[in-house]
Amino acid sequence: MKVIKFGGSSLASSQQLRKVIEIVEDDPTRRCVVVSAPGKRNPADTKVTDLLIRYADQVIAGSDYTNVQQEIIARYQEIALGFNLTPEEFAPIKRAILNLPLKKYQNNTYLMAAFKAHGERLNAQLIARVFNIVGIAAQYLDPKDAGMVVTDVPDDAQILQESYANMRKWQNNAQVLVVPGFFAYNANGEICTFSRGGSDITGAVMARGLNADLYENFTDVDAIYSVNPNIVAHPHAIAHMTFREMRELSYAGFSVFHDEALIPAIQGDIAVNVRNTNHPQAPGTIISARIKPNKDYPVRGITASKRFCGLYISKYLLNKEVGFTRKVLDVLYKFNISYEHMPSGIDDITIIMSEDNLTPELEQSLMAEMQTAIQPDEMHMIHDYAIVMVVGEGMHDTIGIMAKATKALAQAGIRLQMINQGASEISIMFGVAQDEANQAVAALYNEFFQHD
Ligand SMILES: Nc1ncnc2c1ncn2[C@@H]1O[C@H](COP(=O)(O)OP(=O)(O)O)[C@@H](O)[C@H]1O
Ligand SMILES: N[C@@H](CC(=O)OP(=O)(O)O)C(=O)O
Repeated sequence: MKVIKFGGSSLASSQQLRKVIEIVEDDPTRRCVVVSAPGKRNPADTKVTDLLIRYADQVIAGSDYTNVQQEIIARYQEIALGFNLTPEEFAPIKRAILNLPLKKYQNNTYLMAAFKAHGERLNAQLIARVFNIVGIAAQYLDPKDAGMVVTDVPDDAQILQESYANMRKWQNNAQVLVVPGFFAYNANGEICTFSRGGSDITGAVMARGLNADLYENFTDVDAIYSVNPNIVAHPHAIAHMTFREMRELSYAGFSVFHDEALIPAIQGDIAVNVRNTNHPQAPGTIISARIKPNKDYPVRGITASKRFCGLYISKYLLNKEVGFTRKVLDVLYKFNISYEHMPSGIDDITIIMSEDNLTPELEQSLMAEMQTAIQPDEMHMIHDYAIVMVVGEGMHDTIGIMAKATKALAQAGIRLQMINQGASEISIMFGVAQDEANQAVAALYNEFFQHD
């Protein structure tokens, strides 16, 4: 059996939902459908999740929220009307949107999570009803009834392992399951969402829990490309890639598939097939544990991420000071900050972390504490920082990749602030200025992919 997930772009309107119905009807082994909230109908449009965030912000601020409430209702109404739902059938969805501010929440973080989650929850309920209308035997399955339990972090939850055993009982369900993506419940039964884009995670969790043969992830591109198609026009499409390659690439910018969604797929050894709802005949990209190496393309993908900053610390004889790194990590631990990478030299070290971790106040306190703990000769935060990654399993066995990459970057006039090769030897990372990141990606793409 297959678990299939449809992203917001595939569910943005009744017209899009018709394509989804055809895809579900086309293959009887597609037994579990995970859905996102309605996404953008055009580039200028707003995702329902973002409307719900605005709605929650206005409720928290005590301001007038009637306009955004109506805008959200209208998004679902268009889909309902497209399939001739009666006003009585649509009433529970409308009521749920209107009643969101009346419910009790532990605090505003839980309120925000519950508002956001309703984008997927109401869409799944509506879609299950639409499936019934068009003749697909389907039922809505709430994450609570599915047995999905997550950590108590309302906006960045992680799945708890016990969920998988709970989910087994849905394996051979007579009806197609329609499951809302993006959220589940903590042990107290409160709604917690995954991080943004997290419906991909729900799809992977369901695929593992139901022991699926394949996880199909339907989006709005024909394949995963070797570079983000918004940076290089008509890039090389990837037919097949490994979990490790995709994890490195999605973590650093391939937003087409959530990096955390790969973990359940890896644990369950379930291949992922990324495909296009608007062009379902295209085979898409398969992500799996192992693939045959392709000597022509040792590099699988190139990406850049601008969501990082770097704390540069320099201290003479740092290499001889026992416990130096421990002190640095102790300070980060005290501020509850995780780091992403830590390239070091004999007298200096850069701690690369996510910008999302830091507010200006937090940064100031962190620097003050670091100053006291390690007494550096020099220390500063680099905000103008981007990471460019070159990723490929084939790089390990190919001589000269680094030389080619640095030559291409030098010819494009890119100044390198840092170079780091992952211990697994499947990725090389370059630190560059943010405004040079896209140019760096394009230069590397030309070097590694423009020879055919
Ligand atoms: N390497 C890549 N290959 C394909 N698409 C990419 C890549 N990097 C970024 N993207 C972007 O990811 C988008 C699809 O992801 P997303 O917007 O989250 O879709 P959905 O709404 O279906 O979940 C594409 O339209 C494309 O702009
Ligand atoms: N709707 C949520 C979760 C999600 O995964 O959406 P999408 O599949 O449209 O990226 C978000 O916007 O973050």
